[in-house]
Amino acid sequence: MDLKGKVAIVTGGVSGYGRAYCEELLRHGCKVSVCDIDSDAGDEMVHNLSKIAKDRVIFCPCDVTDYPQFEEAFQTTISKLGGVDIVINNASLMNDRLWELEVDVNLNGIIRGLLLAYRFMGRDRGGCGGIVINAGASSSAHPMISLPVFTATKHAVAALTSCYGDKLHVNLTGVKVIAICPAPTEAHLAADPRKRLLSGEYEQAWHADISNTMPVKCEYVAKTLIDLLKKAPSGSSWLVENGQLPKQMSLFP
Ligand SMILES: NC(=O)C1=CN([C@@H]2O[C@H](COP(=O)(O)OP(=O)(O)OC[C@H]3O[C@@H](n4cnc5c(N)ncnc54)[C@H](O)[C@@H]3O)[C@@H](O)[C@H]2O)C=CC1
Ligand SMILES: CC/C=C\C[C@H](O)[C@H](O)/C=C/C=C/C=C\C=C\C(=O)C/C=C\CCC(=O)O
Repeated sequence: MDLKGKVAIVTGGVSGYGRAYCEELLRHGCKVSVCDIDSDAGDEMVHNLSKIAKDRVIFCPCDVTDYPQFEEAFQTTISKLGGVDIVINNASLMNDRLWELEVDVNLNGIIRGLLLAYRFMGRDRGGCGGIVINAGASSSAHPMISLPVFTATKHAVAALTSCYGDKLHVNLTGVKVIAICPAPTEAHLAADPRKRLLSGEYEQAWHADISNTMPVKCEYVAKTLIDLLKKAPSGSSWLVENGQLPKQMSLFP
């Protein structure tokens, strides 16, 4: 896919990987709709980015657990940026103490984003097709014993990607579906796990889960996103580790 002039929606676009994705997509000539629950930070980010990407970046308030608001973000993007070609379903929560919300953001939020992508981009619905990238994690394939619900959501994202990425759906809709599954950042490895684990008994398991895990830099993952957009086959999930070529995950051997 030639990225110049393409319109991308990035959920959870205000910080971390999402922010790096927005900046990298702008560098490659895309128009970007930054969609996030944090409106103050979103407005400030877009104000700053507008200085270098005038008329190519907007902010849309968007809680991925709220279907009508998510739908409005698509409609605003289309009316202000002229269409939508790429959806990066990136917003996520890692907190098994809030497990119902975690499932609603990490899995249902991605399903909402996919269904909206089909509605606005699907060739069977009068659209032009496009690409959806879903946010998995290294834990999509390597279980984190200390975070069973988080791991389940990320595993489900890879399974969803594999099914919706199949040629049955791609032939119908013209929408490719791919998952990006990064290793953790330094900040996440260093953060206090106690607020995220369902039991204090799991703390040792957390340290075992992350032992020998090398942190990855947001900028590196963002560059890999561009490669995946250009080359990855639909239905594939890719483990991204720092400085290494992405490795295709085998979910259903
Ligand atoms: N940071 C890490 O170590 C890793 C992150 N990932 C995945 O990468 C993606 C991004 O992670 P990070 O950059 O760490 O996130 P982050 O915590 O830096 O940013 C998450 C963003 O999502 C937004 N957000 C939260 N709930 C939302 C909702 N309901 N609707 C819309 N936006 C919402 C937040 O306001 C924030 O801007 C996630 O899917 C995460 O699981 C995967 C592996 C490792
Ligand atoms: C190369 C990797 C191989 C193995 C890795 C380990 O086995 C295991 O998978 C370790 C995973 C560690 C993951 C750590 C952090 C993940 C963080 C996120 O996905 C962040 C999620 C949401 C962001 C919002 C929030 O902080 O709640």
